[in-house]
Amino acid sequence: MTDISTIEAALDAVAKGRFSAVKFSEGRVTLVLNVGGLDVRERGQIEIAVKGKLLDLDGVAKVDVAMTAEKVERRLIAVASGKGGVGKSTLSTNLAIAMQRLGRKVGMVDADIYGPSQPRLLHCEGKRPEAEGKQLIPVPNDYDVPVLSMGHLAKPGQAIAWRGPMAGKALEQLIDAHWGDVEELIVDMPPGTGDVQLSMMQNHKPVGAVIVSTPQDLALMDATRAVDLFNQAKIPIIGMVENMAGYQCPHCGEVSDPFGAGGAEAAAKTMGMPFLGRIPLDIEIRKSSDGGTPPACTDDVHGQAFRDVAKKLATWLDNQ
Ligand SMILES: Nc1ncnc2c1ncn2[C@@H]1O[C@H](COP(=O)(O)OP(=O)(O)OP(=O)(O)O)[C@@H](O)[C@H]1O
Repeated sequence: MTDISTIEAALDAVAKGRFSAVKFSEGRVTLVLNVGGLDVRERGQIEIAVKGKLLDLDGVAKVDVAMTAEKVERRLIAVASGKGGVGKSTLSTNLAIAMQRLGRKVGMVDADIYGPSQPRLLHCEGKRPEAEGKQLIPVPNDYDVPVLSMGHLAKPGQAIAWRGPMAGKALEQLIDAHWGDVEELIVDMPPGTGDVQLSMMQNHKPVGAVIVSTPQDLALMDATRAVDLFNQAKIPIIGMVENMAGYQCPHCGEVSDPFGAGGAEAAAKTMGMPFLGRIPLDIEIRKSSDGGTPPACTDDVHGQAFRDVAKKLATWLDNQ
């Protein structure tokens, strides 16, 4: 004979941990289903599964499901540099994957709308995001780091030549998307310190910024400008990462420093901000990241370098 415990056992099979307030009377089951973090399609699927399972039970003729969704508190972390080409996107991808591997719910916004690279780095090029009403649904990938990028909306190879306000609007769409249960959103910022960057900061108030620089003086001067911009917008700097430091010759093993060494650490010290770590210049980092298999998904030495930075970022976030 069907009773509440049979019904709850059936619900465990299709909606474990998501149902509450189950009642059963005169052939009618009512329950509350927590659909927080699920998109419209997944909500539909779980509702169908629940109804199908319960209507199979003896004596159940009707099932009423009330759906609720708890609001997820989401924090934005900006990854920025003063100039292009210093490895901001590479760091963003690897940081996001390393954070995900630390057990965090991480998403990625490719705010570099003029030169999007996240679809390639996260190996989901050519996929188009679906929409739920006016909201975009982030694109899933093998790394469990849902992502939205203009690269998913523009045609492959199409040049994106927008003026400021349009670019700003596009960025809004990416950030205000249906992020589900994502709690931490890494924002791969466009290079430079212009209007798009400033209005993004004012509208969305990232909790903090990670600044990436190569060790040479010129890049560091640009990094200082990026730091100024965040200071103006009163967004805390989480710290500085030195990228492309120390090149190890694959033949003789000798380490050389094509862009200098320790510059970013010294600059961080001068500016009174934490130093988050150093990523070596290594062709394997370029090959694997650009090939859509970023080193952060491995435990090798490069993966470890990104993981160390991710741990410091996670500690900073946990102490807020
Ligand atoms: N540590 C590294 N070792 C070797 N190659 C690297 C390293 N970091 C980044 N690269 C390579 O340098 C190139 C530029 O990196 P990336 O696109 O991440 O820079 P960026 O600062 O985001 O540039 P942009 O602002 O133009 O988008 C890429 O081909 C990337 O693979």
